Amino acid sequence: FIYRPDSIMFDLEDAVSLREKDTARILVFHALQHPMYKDIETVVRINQLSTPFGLKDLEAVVRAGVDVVRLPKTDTPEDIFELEAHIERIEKDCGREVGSTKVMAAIESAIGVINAVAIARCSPRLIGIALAAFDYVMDMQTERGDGTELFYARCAVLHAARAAGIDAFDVVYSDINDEAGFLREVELIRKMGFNGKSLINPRQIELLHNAYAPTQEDVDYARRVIAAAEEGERKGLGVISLNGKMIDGPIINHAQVVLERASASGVRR
Ligand SMILES: CC(C)(COP(=O)(O)OP(=O)(O)OC[C@H]1O[C@@H](n2cnc3c(N)ncnc32)[C@H](O)[C@@H]1OP(=O)(O)O)[C@@H](O)C(=O)NCCC(=O)NCCSC(=O)C[C@@](O)(CC(=O)O)C(=O)O
Ligand SMILES: [Mg+2]
Repeated sequence: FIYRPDSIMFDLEDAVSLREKDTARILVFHALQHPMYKDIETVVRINQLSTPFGLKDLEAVVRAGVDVVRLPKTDTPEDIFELEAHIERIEKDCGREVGSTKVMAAIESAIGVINAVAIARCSPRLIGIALAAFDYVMDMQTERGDGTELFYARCAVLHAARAAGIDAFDVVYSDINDEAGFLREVELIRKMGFNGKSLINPRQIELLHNAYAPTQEDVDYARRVIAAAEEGERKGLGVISLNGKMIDGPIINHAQVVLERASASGVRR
């Protein structure tokens, strides 16, 4: 909370050793019900349903009121169909509003990337899809590097999310001491259009928020665009010019997004 994350993700999958799976699930079950987490979005990465832990995780976290279930290693829409059938049953069973538990699919394989559009569009519960790099590069028989290895997957996941009207989240950056490398990666994914990134350490939160915040220059320009658009509206003009640049619908929409981002996260330092 001190670090002001957008949401908090509890991991029951690969960050938890096999011996600790039950203990971790019980801890998360209780944590989710603590008043401390009432005003922040909670996400739990459960184990795959094909493991002995996945269904137990799901039973616990849906009953405890989690906002979003993150399904790791999502390869096909059928993985999501299976998940949502269980979620609906559990919601009914525990008196939660049906549909209130949202889902995020993590794509971690070549087949997941190939199926990204079908996955992203397969359920109204999906709020976003996330690329998970470490399992993906293993599947692709390569390794994490400068991002070349993720080029196709990032483009595919991003287009799938946009086609489905949901959010796209980029990979975790594992070297928490490499601030410059993290910021280089954030700059790339921000320019590509990702909504954000999965983070593994509190030190990365402020860096990410700052990089996504618009600059003062962007905000000033967006205000001038909105003012010019309002003036054009009063004069009944469809297209207007601001310092020789054409201003029309998409430019005005972009200016509104910049101002919304500035009011949500301030101005870049
Ligand atoms: C990396 C490190 C060990 C470094 O530890 P260090 O101790 O050196 O860190 P420090 O900075 O010194 O900690 C300063 C203070 O912050 C506290 N603190 C640290 N981390 C915190 C945190 N996450 N949440 C809250 N608090 C935290 C710490 O307790 C301390 O508190 P205090 O003592 O009070 O000062 C640690 O961060 C960590 O374990 N991170 C989570 C790792 C994780 O989640 N892995 C699973 C997801 S990836 C994956 O599975 C791959 C994937 O599946 C991805 C996909 O699916 O996307 C794929 O395939 O690619
Ligand atoms: Mg993984």
